[in-house]
Amino acid sequence: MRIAFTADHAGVDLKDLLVAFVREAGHEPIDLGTNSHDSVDYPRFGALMAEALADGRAERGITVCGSGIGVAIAANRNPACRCAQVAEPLSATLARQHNDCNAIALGARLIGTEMAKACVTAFLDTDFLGGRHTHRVEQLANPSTETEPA
Ligand SMILES: O=C(CO)[C@H](O)[C@H](O)[C@H](O)COP(=O)(O)O
Repeated sequence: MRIAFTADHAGVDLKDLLVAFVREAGHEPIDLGTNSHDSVDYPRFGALMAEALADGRAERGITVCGSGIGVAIAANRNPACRCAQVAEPLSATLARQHNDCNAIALGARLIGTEMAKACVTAFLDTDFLGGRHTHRVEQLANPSTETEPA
């Protein structure tokens, strides 16, 4: 799977570790930076990850900042991106099963390395369940759409 990675300065070390982790697992990471500890602004890097999903360069995205919050907000401004900020693997699993998320955001200052790897594995290895979740996910693109309760 082609996976776009981005991070700000707070997330760069975890991002680099996860790039190696997914490559080892047989995926194709696409590292869109940042690549140093020099301070940068997270909105650009959340957006860069989402753009890679929107234009088809990547099938999934993983973005990292200090908390995972700023990059998630930035990424979700792109309608092609459904990004969940996760801190443990069950949330990553549910983000796939129920929300068909194509991206996750991680907080490098809050999460340990092994927990981050477990989140990534759950995110990459879990399929969308479809069914009743399908029209709900479709409504995310147009929340005002009226539907029958399900
Ligand atoms: O976007 C964030 C918070 O929502 C991230 O945690 C950033 O990495 C953080 O704000 C960066 O903080 P710094 O003090 O400039 O390193």
